[in-house]
This record gives sequence, structure tokens and C-alpha cells, in this order.
Amino acid sequence: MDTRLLLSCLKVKKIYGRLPEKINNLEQDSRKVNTGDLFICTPGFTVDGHDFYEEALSNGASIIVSERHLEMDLNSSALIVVNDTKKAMALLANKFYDYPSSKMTAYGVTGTNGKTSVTTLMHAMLRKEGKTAALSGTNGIKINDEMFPSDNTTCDILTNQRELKKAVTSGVENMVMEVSSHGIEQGRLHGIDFDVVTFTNLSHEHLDYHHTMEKYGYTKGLLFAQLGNNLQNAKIVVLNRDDPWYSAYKGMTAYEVISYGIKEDANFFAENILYNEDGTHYTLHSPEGTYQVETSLLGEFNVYNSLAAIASLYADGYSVSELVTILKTVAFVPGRMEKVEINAPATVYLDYAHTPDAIEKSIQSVLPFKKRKIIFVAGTGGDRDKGKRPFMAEKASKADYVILTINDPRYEDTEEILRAMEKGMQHNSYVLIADRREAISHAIELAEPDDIVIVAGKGPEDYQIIGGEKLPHNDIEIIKESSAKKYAGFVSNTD
Ligand SMILES: CC(=O)N[C@H]1[C@@H](OP(=O)(O)OP(=O)(O)OC[C@H]2O[C@@H](n3ccc(=O)[nH]c3=O)[C@H](O)[C@@H]2O)O[C@H](CO)[C@@H](O)[C@@H]1O[C@H](C)C(=O)N[C@@H](C)C(=O)N[C@H](CCC(=O)O)C(=O)O
Repeated sequence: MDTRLLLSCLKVKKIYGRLPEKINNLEQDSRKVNTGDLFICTPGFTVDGHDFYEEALSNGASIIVSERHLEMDLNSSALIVVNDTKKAMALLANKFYDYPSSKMTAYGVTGTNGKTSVTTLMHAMLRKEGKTAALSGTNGIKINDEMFPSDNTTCDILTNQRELKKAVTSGVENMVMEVSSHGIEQGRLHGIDFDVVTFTNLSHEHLDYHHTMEKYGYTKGLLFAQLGNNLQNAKIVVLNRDDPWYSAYKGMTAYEVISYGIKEDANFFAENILYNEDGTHYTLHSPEGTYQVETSLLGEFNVYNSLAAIASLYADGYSVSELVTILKTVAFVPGRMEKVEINAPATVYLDYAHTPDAIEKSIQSVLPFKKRKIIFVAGTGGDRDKGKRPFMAEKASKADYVILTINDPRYEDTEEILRAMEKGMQHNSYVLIADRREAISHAIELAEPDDIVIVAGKGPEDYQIIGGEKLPHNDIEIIKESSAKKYAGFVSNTD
């Protein structure tokens, strides 16, 4: 791209050296820089990108964007000094990739729990409507039906803009993005021109990062408030009417609000809810009339998730009756109360729940059809929000038997993690097993006919982080292997 055109979006303090005519690429990681790239030095949580400008230069960077003066050979490269490199990166990325989000219908979904379910549902429903759609979130980036891995739930600004550009270039007209509070706080969303943003719920999570619920809630709210930065086209905010943050978020946005819920009067209101093993049925009152909704998704939290997905797509003009019909055909959201197909007299679900609230909802969702015991595998992560641990165990205590284990130990002492969780246990039917594989096998080993096992914590993730290493790990495979071992020779009555 022409350098002067690119830089026209920036307010620079000073330019040193001679600018090249063209820039090949933007990069924030010195290790990935190639000849002719512009390298932006950003201060991080672990290291400062300014410490790597020499590596970027030796890899061929022709421009360094920095917050301070740097010693470098200004005959072969240029230095641009700005006040805030993170903000500069957002401006440069949008300009370089030509504002891709403004060329598509962009949906953003935020909240503590339910982001992956709502975005996955919306993406699946858009695809079933025959639309082109990208999905970005915890499970990676999906362009139409092709999946690509990604490092964060909400990618960094450069990755976001690059992937959006890729989607636009391949003709994609819609994108659905999971928006994390880290993403909002770190400016990973700057310049993304959302058309509809949706809030699921807010509960205890990430307090290692945000410190208080007030700060966490306020950060989430910025997504609704910052929509006001771009007043060019109509935008809609979709809010959970039953969440205590509803009024605050309604007040923070300048845009029209559509509400959904099952308790307080809402634009999309569900009643007569029936839960059973094969799914959920409810009556939906909507601005377009009343409909009977049938979904194979389990539990009250999925009533909220399905309402959020329907309301968000309605906000962009889809007909409620069509959405209700399409919802019936969406089988499940991977790793979210997903029934694992095994040849066994017990039922096993895989779930991503790793917050107190999500664990409570996960157990609640099977209570209506509980016949015998509920065995719950509860896992938490090392080096992450430590305050939530006892509360997770407290909620897990609603199950008859609990196995406390670890999702990703990272660098933390596993005994310490388990002991912290254990403090919240409300009964004595539990065991601590640090090794996740062993914990899952133990749950399956204990399960008797008609028991329900819920393996929670990692959902469909295919790795485990131990120390600094990302090792292969798959809960579903372990469930299947353990069940095959325990129930070898079992013949189902329905076969
Ligand atoms: C604490 C945190 O959020 N860190 C995020 C942050 O990293 P950072 O700013 O600390 O980066 P850093 O490693 O210190 O490096 C600073 C700069 O030096 C550069 N560098 C570094 C090393 C080098 O050799 N050369 C070099 O140029 C880096 O490219 C970077 O530009 O910015 C990076 C790019 O956006 C993120 O990938 C990274 O997420 C880390 C991996 C992470 O684990 N984040 C979690 C907490 C997170 O964001 N989670 C949410 C999900 C929450 C939910 O479940 O709801 C998410 O959206 O994923």
C-alpha cells in the first residue's frame, strides 16, 4: 500500500528518516516481520514491543512506529513517533485493510457466559438461511464452513482486520464475533463497525484482570457505548432484560434497544417453557407475533441463548417465523451441554462451564429429567481468576458427586488450585484429582445406569496447557475411551 495514503489516517508527532513509497504489511510481532513491513511497537503485559525493534529491522522492517525516539539507521528505514501505538495500530489496520467490517453486516456478542453458544447459533442460522457468514470466537475463525485456528476469543486488532478483509475478499457478507472484556479493554475492536451488538449476561469471571465486578461490567458496557463513535448507519443493541446490568447498558447506548428474557417483560419473551432430555420447548412472544419454539438445546440458559440469537438476527431484518423454523434444525453447539454419543446406560454431557454461574446452569439444565445421580467434573484454570474457585465448587455441590480437577494448570501448583476449590464444597461426596484424564475416567467408572455425567471446563478444546506447553488433550476422546472400557459388551435396549 502507498505509504503516504496509509499514514493519512495517523496523527504523528514526528517522522525521522526517509519513508519508503510502499508498505508490504503491518506487523506487531518482530519475529513475523518480512522485508518492507511496518512494525508497530506496543507495550504488553509480559514484554514491551519497543524492545524488539532491532529484530524487526534486521528482519527487513522499513518503518518502525514507536512511542519514543529509537536509535536506528535512518538511511535504510524510517521511524514514526506517535503518542499511543495501540491506538495507532487500530487506525493503521483499518486503513490498510480498507475498513472491511463496514462492507458486511457485523454482529458482536458479549457477556460472561453464552457468547460461543449465541454466536455459533447465529452463524449456523445464517448459513441455513443460505447466507455467507464468518464466525470468530473461542473455537477459532470460521469462514463459511471452513475453520481456522486463532489464539484468543477476540483476536488482536491486526488479526481481526486481516481476517475480516479475507472474509470480504471471499464474498462473505455477514460476520458474527465473540467479544471478550479483554478484547474491549485492550482495544482489539477499535474500528469494527458493528451493526448489532448483543449482551448475554454478567457474572463472576476474570476478576484477576478487572479486579471488581463494577469494572468488569463497565468494560463490557463500552461495547454498547462505543457504537456511538460511528453514527453513519443504524445500529441496534440487544440486551438481556433479566440481567441486573440491563438498565445500565440501556442507559449507556445511544441506539435502539431490543430486549429478551423470561422473567421481566421483554420484546422477545419466552413462557410455558418445557425442559426434557431431548431439548426445550417454549412459547415465544415477539414483535411479529407468537410462535412455538422447539430446540434440541438443553436448559434455561439455552432459552436465553436462543432468544438472544433470534432477537439479534431479527434486529437485522430476518423474519421471526423463519428464524424459529431454522432453529429447530440446529442440532447442538459443540461442547455446550453436548450429549456425547457412547454405548452406555448412563448419559454423558460435555460442557464448557468454568464459572460459578455456568456450572449452576449446567446442573440445572439436567434436573428436570434426572433419574438417579448427577456426577459432575468441575475444572478450573491455573494462573487465572483465583477468587472464583470456591464459588465454582459451591455451585458444583448441587450435583450428587463432584470431581474437582484442572482445565489448564499452566504454571500454578495443582494441589493449591484444588485446595482453593475444595473450600467451597457443600457436601462430602467429592474427590480431588489433578490429572484431568484421570478425573474424567473416574467419573465414567463411577457412573451407574440412569446416572448423568457432566464433564465441564474445557468443552471442545483440543489442548491442555501445562507449564508453558500446549499439549494435545480432548475430553470427548477420553469420555469415549473410558466408556468403551467400562461398558465393553453393553447392549442398549433400544438397539
Ligand atoms: C493478558 C493478555 O490479555 N494478553 C494479550 C496481549 O498480550 P500482551 O500485550 O501481553 O503481549 P506481550 O506478549 O507482552 O507482547 C507485547 C508486544 O511485543 C511483541 N513481541 C513480543 C515478543 C517478541 O519476541 N517480539 C515482539 O515483537 C508482541 O507481538 C506484542 O505486540 O495481547 C495479545 C495480542 O492481542 C494477546 O494474544 C494476549 O492474550 C493472552 C495470550 C491471553 O491469554 N489473554 C487472555 C487473558 C484473553 O485475552 N482472554 C480472552 C477470553 C476471555 C473469555 O473467555 O471471555 C480472549 O479474548 O481471548
